[in-house]
Amino acid sequence: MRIDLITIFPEFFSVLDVSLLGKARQAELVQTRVHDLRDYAAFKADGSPDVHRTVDDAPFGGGAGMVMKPDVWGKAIDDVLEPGGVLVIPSPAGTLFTQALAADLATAPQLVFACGRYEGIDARVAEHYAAAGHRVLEVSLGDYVLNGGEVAAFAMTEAVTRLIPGFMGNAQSIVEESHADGLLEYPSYTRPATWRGHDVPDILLSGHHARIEEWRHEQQLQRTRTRRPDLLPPEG
Ligand SMILES: NC(=O)c1ccno1
Repeated sequence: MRIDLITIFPEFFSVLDVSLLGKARQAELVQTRVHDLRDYAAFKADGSPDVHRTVDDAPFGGGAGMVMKPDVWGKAIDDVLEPGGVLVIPSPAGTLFTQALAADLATAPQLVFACGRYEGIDARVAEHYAAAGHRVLEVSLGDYVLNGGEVAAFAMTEAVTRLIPGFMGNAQSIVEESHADGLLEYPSYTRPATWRGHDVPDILLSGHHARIEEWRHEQQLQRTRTRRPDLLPPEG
């Protein structure tokens, strides 16, 4: 898989070299490239040089803040997005990012993350590439607003790449984790068996694997009911 990240803060993604993703990149499972949006702002729409490499402008219709320019984004995305690639635009106005979507995106040949800042990217950019036949997703991590798309793009990159076959050393760990089966994962324990007066549940010391699996599933259901009832199927 190829992952391209377009941003006005390319240094933000230097963390990709130290995260788990670094190993995958070395293993050639994932190729990542970071692009500075300002490299595509050297000339104005009329072709004259733009020494300030401007990437934003005032919003039509008024309102606070600035909007990122479609012509600059168009040059950058034209240069990066390949046939079959998915354009992902992190946005608080997007559809919710889920483990299911992460698994879906893990099968794509390329992801291009367009990391907006200010009040976001001119809406015609998403419209243009969707009309050109590309899969375009505006995606949110949750119901809160970040200062830009970079944090969300990094989180999605990690959630997606760890699902690529061969990325995680122990493939079983992916199967048993939260949201893999639609439920929150069960609580985990390790040595010592007693810690500050707190004991590990006896069932986990029993060696009875069938009962342990049963207990773990019940813990998943109990946690999901308590913490995320929205994940449970409707009654009936
Ligand atoms: N909630 C989000 O994913 C987001 C992305 C950019 N700003 O907020």
